[in-house]
Amino acid sequence: MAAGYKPGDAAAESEEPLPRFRDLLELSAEGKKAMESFGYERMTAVQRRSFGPILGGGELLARAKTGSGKTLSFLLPAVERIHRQLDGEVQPGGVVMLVLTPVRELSMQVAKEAEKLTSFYGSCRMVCMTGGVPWEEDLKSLDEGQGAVLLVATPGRLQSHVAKTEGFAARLRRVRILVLDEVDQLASETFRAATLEIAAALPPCSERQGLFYSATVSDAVHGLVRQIGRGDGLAFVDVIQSDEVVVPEHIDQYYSLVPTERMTECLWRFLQSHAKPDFKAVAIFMTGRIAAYYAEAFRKAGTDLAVFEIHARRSQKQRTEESERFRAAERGVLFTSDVSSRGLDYPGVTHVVQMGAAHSKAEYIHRLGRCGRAGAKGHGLLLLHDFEEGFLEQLSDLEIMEEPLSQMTEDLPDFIKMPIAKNVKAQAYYSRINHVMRNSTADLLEIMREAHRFARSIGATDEEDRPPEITVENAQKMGVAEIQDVSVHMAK
Ligand SMILES: Nc1ncnc2c1ncn2[C@@H]1O[C@H](COP(=O)(O)OP(=O)(O)OP(=O)(O)O)[C@@H](O)[C@H]1O
Repeated sequence: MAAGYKPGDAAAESEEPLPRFRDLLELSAEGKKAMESFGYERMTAVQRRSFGPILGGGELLARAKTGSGKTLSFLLPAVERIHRQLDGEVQPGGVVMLVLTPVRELSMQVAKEAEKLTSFYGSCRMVCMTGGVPWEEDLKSLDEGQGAVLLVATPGRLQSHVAKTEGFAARLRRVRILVLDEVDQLASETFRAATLEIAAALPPCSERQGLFYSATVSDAVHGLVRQIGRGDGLAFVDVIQSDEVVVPEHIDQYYSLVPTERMTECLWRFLQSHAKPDFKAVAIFMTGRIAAYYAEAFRKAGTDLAVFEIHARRSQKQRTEESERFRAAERGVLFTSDVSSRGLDYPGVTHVVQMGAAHSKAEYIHRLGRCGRAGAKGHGLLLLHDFEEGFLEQLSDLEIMEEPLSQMTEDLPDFIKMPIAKNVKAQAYYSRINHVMRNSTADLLEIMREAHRFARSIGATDEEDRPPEITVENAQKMGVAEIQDVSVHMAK
C-alpha cells in the first residue's frame, strides 16, 4: 500500500507542491537510497513540513490526518540528524533518540520502520521495549550491538526500567531527540504520569529536541508539551486546516442506531454483505473480552472471512503473531478493542466497524483511521447502541451519514444457541458492565437492564432468564447490591 500512495492525494492536503525525495538537497545519499528502496517517490505534506525544522534541531508539534505518513515524517529527519550531527555524541549502549508510543503493537510497528531506515545509515541501532516481553531480553538487546541506540518503547515498560533497573536511567541521560507519537493519548490520564516520569530521567529540555505527533491535538497535549518541551520556538505544523476536515476525505462515514438485541445481526450482515475478495475489516469492541466472544461466535457461525483477534486478553506472543498474520492477509476481519485504534498501519484495510461509541470524538477519528490510509478509499460504520445516541452530538461537524436499519429477517446464524463456553459469555457480560459504568452517565438500574438485554442476545442468560451471577462482593463494589431487579443476579 505504501508504494501506492498517490501524490495527488498528498497534494490535496496542501497547496504547496510536494517534492520528490530524490530532489531534496538536504537529504543525504543514504536517505535517498532508503526512500527509493521503500518505493516512496514524493513526500507527503506532513513530511515536507516537518523535515527542515527537525533537521535544524527545532521542537515541533505536528497534527496531520490518520494514515498521512507521520511516522516517517519524524523518523527520516531525526535519523538524518543523528547521522550528520549527533553521531559519536552518545556512548555505545546509550540512547540517542527515544520514541514513546502508547501501545505495544504500535511500538513494534514504529521500531520495524526505524530498523529498516537505520539500516541504510549505520549511525545508530534500533531497540524496542514493550510489556509482555521478558525483562532480561530488553537489557540484552541494549548491550548486544555497537553504537548508540534508537529506542522505541511503551511508557509502562520504560517507566519500570527507569525505576527498577540499575544503571538504566544513566543510559537515558544523553537522549538528544524525544518523540511522543500519539501525543494526545500520552497526555491522557492513563499515560501522563508515566510519560512525565520518563521525561524527568532525560537531560534538560535545552539539551534535547522534542517532537510531538498526533492526528488530534487536545488541550492536554499543549499542557504536556509545555511541561516537557522547551517552550520557546515550538513550531506547530498543522496539516489539518480546520476541525471539520480532520478525517481523510476518501473515507465514507456511516452510523446506525441499533437496539442492543440487533447489534450482532447488524455486524454479521455488514461483514457478510461487503465481503468481496479484497475486503479487509477491523471491528472494534468496547472491551477485549467482548472482542474475544465475537471472534469465537463468528468463527462458529461459519463466516467465510478469516477471523483475527487482538486484545489485552491474549498473550503478547499471540498478539504479535496475530498482528503479523493480519498485516499479511488480503481478506478477513480483525476483532479487537481500542488496543488497535491508534497508529496501527495494517495494509489494505477497507472497512472499520465501531461496535459502540468511542470515548471521544478524537478516539472515533483514530479508530476510523485504520482504513483509508495513504490515499486509499475507506468505509467506516459506527453501530451505536440506542443508549449512546448522545455521542452523535460530538460528531456533528463530521460528514457522517445515517444508514437506516434494515428489517429484521430470519436468515441468520443462531447466535443465542452458539456453543460457546459459559465463562466466555459471562466475562463479556461483566466487562461490558464495567465499561458502560465507566463511560456512561446512565443510572445503574438502566445500565444493568441494558446489560441484561446484551446477555440475552449472546445466550448468556439461564433458563429463568437471569444474566450471569455476580458475587455479593462485586455487586457491592459496583453499587448494584441493593437493586431488586431481574437484571441483577446476585450469587446466594
Ligand atoms: N512518502 C510516502 N509515500 C508513500 N507512502 C508513504 C509515504 N510515507 C508514508 N507512507 C505509507 O503511508 C502509510 C501510513 O503512514 P503512517 O503509518 O506513518 O501514518 P500516520 O500518519 O502515522 O497515521 P496514524 O495517525 O493512524 O498513526 C504507511 O503504510 C506508510 O508506509
